[in-house]
Amino acid sequence: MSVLEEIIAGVREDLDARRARVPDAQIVRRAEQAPAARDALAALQGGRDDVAGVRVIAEIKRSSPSQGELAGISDPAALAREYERAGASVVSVLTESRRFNGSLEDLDAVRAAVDTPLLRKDFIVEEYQVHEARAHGADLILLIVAAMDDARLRGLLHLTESLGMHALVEAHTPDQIDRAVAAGAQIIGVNVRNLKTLDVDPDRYEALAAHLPDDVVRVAESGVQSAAQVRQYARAGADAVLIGEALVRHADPAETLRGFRIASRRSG
Ligand SMILES: O=P(O)(O)OC[C@@H](O)[C@@H](O)c1c[nH]c2ccccc12
Repeated sequence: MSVLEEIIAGVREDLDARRARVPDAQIVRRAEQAPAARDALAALQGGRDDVAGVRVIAEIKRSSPSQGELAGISDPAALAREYERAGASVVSVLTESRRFNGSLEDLDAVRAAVDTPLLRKDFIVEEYQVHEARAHGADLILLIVAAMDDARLRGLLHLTESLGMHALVEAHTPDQIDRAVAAGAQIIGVNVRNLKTLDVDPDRYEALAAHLPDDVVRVAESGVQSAAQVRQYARAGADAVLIGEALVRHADPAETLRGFRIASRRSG
């Protein structure tokens, strides 16, 4: 089994347990009754600008399968407020518990704390999780092309949009980008980390950028360790950059985020 398959097996077990507590009909109702979703697509569109630099999706992540524990993050709401003040366009909240030590409670706490659009970062493979994301205040969800077939990708994307949310559709190869486009993705993330092996190759964004159509929002995901890397992604045409580890590991995540954005200004 690849790392991705192992993670998804655990995610499905945890999902079954939640589903036994909150049945399908109830989660559908909660999603319908939630306040309207914020427009994450609009928040990410437009690429870097002269003054503020590239758009950033700032991630709240305690642990990862490749690094183990990254940061304690006892107060995810406080970290989200810092990200918001530092100009994050979207805040990403890991909700997977086994490998990333996140939860839907984290998403609830962050939702109550900020107005910025929120990404539910998880391994979403069932419709239930899409309703659940909306019920807990998400505006954007992650759909990983490598985790599903085309019919499921289309179905989950359609459901996401019918609930007023958008999907960040994650690809790692030219073939996966083609599948994302064919499914109707409006926001495509190139993850430079291979989820089957966890290897990271930041040059991969630039190598695949030419394969991304002009009319989608382009997101470079993973592997940012420095301002220079953010600049490289922005110069290769990324509208937004998704950053986790480098922010949460830093003593002052907000200052780090501001520095990264300034370094990626068009004039820089
Ligand atoms: O911490 P990094 O290297 O800045 O990476 C952030 C983000 O891209 C990464 O957390 C991620 C990208 N795709 C995922 C899918 C599932 C879990 C996590 C991820």
